[in-house]
Amino acid sequence: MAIKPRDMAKMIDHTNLKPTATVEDIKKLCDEAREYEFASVCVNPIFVPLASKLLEDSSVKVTTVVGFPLGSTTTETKAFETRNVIKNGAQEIDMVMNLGAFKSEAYDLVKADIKAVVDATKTAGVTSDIIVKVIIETCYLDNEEIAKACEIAKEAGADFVKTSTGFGSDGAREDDVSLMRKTVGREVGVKAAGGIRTFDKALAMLDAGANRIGTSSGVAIVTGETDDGDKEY
Ligand SMILES: O=C[C@H](O)COP(=O)(O)O
Repeated sequence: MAIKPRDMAKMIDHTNLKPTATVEDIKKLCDEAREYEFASVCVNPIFVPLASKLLEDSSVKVTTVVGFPLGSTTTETKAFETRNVIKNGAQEIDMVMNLGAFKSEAYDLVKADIKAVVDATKTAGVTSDIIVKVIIETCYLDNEEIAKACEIAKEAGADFVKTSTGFGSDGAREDDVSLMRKTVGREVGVKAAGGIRTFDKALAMLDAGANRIGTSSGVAIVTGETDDGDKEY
């Protein structure tokens, strides 16, 4: 049976990670998430307490980001940030891989960095399972590197691999999503994010193997409209 725009809401992280996002913007994001029943809202760490309070009696989860958007903070910082956002109510963590270490072929370090975040979710003092997604920023990787990054994330215990931050030189591409799915198999999720503005593009990502969509155009997607967004791609 063909998926309809409204049915896609439960697979969408309704996102506002803009550096200039205001309290009013986040309240609006949370209202929309309730109305359309998105999987989660994805907000910067400073807004986790607010989003968590606004959504406490709803099915919408709170996703936030760690080491965002460059992935270049230290492992200790990422681990602290993870515990801190969970204390504030985050239920899903989208962390950025250490891209500099990856490009230096320091794969043990990359894996330890991810594992530290996974471990931090288990020592944050909450009993519920916290989802960890690893953003590998595909626009900076060739196919071999995409597959390698996905293998490392899976070995480190990540729940999802995610294409993009939305702040790199390009966003989600179908062929990358397809390679990511092929690499991680069915036990690990694949989140496509960055530049997904229409229902058709979101559908193409699901067809390529994604099972979660990150987008700042969630309302346009589930209402079948087009949002031009504010990005070059
Ligand atoms: O993590 C999600 C991305 O920031 C969303 O990117 P977007 O603003 O291009 O939809």
